[in-house]
Amino acid sequence: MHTPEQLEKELKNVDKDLKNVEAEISKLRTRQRQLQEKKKSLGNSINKLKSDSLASIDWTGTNYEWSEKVENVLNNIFKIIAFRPKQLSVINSTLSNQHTIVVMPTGAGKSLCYQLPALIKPGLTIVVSPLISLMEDQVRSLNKKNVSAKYISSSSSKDETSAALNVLKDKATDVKLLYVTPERFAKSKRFMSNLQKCHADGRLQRIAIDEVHCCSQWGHDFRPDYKYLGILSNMFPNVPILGLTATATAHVLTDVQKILNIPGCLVIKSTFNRPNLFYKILEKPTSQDECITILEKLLKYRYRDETGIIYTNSIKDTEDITQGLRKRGLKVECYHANLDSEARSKVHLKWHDKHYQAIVATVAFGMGIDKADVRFVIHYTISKSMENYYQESGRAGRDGLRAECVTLYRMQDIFKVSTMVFSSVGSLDHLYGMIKYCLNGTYCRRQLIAEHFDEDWGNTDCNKMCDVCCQPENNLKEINLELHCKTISSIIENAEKQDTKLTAQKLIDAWFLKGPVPLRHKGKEPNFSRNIGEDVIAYLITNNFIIEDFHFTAYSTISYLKRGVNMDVVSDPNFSLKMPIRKYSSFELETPAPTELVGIVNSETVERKHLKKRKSEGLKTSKSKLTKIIPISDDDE
Ligand SMILES: Nc1ncnc2c1ncn2[C@@H]1O[C@H](COP(=O)(O)OP(=O)(O)OP(=O)(O)O)[C@@H](O)[C@H]1O
Repeated sequence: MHTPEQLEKELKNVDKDLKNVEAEISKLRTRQRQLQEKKKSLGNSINKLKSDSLASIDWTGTNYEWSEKVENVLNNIFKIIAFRPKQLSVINSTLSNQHTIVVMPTGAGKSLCYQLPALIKPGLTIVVSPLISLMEDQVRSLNKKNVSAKYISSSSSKDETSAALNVLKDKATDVKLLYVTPERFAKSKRFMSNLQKCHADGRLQRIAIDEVHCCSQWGHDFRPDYKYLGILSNMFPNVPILGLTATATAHVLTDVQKILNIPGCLVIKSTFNRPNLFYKILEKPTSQDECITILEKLLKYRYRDETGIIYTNSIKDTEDITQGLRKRGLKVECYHANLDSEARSKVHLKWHDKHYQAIVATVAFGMGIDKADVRFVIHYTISKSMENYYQESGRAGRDGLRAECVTLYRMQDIFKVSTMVFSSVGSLDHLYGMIKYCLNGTYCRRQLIAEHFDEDWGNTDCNKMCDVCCQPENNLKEINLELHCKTISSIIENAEKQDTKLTAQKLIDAWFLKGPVPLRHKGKEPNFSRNIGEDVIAYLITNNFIIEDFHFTAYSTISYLKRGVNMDVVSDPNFSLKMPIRKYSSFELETPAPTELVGIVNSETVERKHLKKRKSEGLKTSKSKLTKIIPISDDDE
């Protein structure tokens, strides 16, 4: 028999052993985590090397067995005389049965990359597309070219769906492209079994996946149904997958390859530089009326007789701005998710035919806009990320002619957007990327966009086509923020002591010695304007000196400001922080926008003159007749 003391002693020893085991487990866990990370990183490196090795092959050859036919179909069916950058590479790679991801900016001509190969070999190309209107447009336009194509969508009738599904089984069909939405793969057993039949008959030629970034949660437009597409590469191993997107961040591209089960596949990326787009930030006034005056001047004078889009972030704003502009005699119409699809198509069509000068829209007006001569895209409210901004502004100037992308910015709009998006992962970082672009007055805007897309464009790629690059001289001024940071930090701490929450407005009031006396800071007012003060607050938010803290009320969400982690370093004697003051070249609201593209690909300028002449002669400028290539970039090929 043991005494209680002996058992106590033994228990202590067991406890000690357990602690040692736990320490060992913890060590092993750490080691496991490190090995897992290393495994992931090695896997990524292997895939990157595979991708790089495939990308180093020259895919632009014209000696493939299909090359002659490709040229023929391009000229005679698509009525195009030459490829745009990277199109031929994509066509050759997919016809060589390579799984390929294509990254091209909006309007660069991705559709041709799967439409043309579909006509080269026997069999059927499946095109996965997220938007019914996009499928309808493409099928209509292919049918006009005498190319047999069909689509299956939730709005198709039973007979139409049956006829389209039969295409998969019918060996004698002349249909070359079948468009489907991604949920078809997830939800229709009949579709999947017919697709397997098509494959078994050796007729499944290729699967093209448009807007392929929708697979990834890291992308800006995640759609759960896209995840089902991961089964395709295993189910149809010898069928090339061709994913297409305008989203180029490395993270999203790796994720997409993983989800589609094609890691290390060929990635063909064309440059994202849109040399014909002029980028501009405009100071946004505080009152809606003043903002509408700016829009009025732009539409009446700068963009007289031209068509464009005005983006904002709420349905109410689209309606208010539309009303405001109409009262001032402008022909505009609003577009948002609350309109039924018939009303939306009507607005779209009337705008397309220039009955409306501008559509005032939320982002519901997005994918599927195929109007080449959009001369301006105005952001009345900032986009929720650079990615979104690039897509939205990129709807301008798809014809290669000069077009302008103007963003109205003021600090208050940060909170309009942040309170809408804050609950989704990473959304604030994305938004702050957009704010940094708006606060920038130092770097070429193209360089900022290039960095976002992991590209490197030289300074000369801008050709003074942004408000920063066309400043006459570089008279950069900076503000030292060390003392201001301390003041702002103490205002926030003081408010916390008084149990008061500070919105950005209240914080600026207290800093500029306005508002309730107990919140005001005790020193002097800053020796710069309130507008610059707003920039400072935005700058501190985007650099983690201040963080947003969201609170719900019955009707809305409010963003209050708190000290961020970086505020802890402000008491360090070596702390230094400078903010450049932004100042842009003048931008005439009441003078017509320039039309010439100085220093950019001459053929485009010629094209513009040609178009102007056609217009003045009263000729209709039909897009299908524009067979001359209008380069999106001066890339290779
Ligand atoms: N090589 C070419 N030469 C002239 N026009 C072309 C060429 N390739 C495509 N196009 C035209 O360019 C326009 C835009 O092409 P497309 O709709 O395929 O762009 P996209 O890259 O799919 O854009 P989005 O991302 O907005 O869908 C279309 O009108 C198309 O006919």
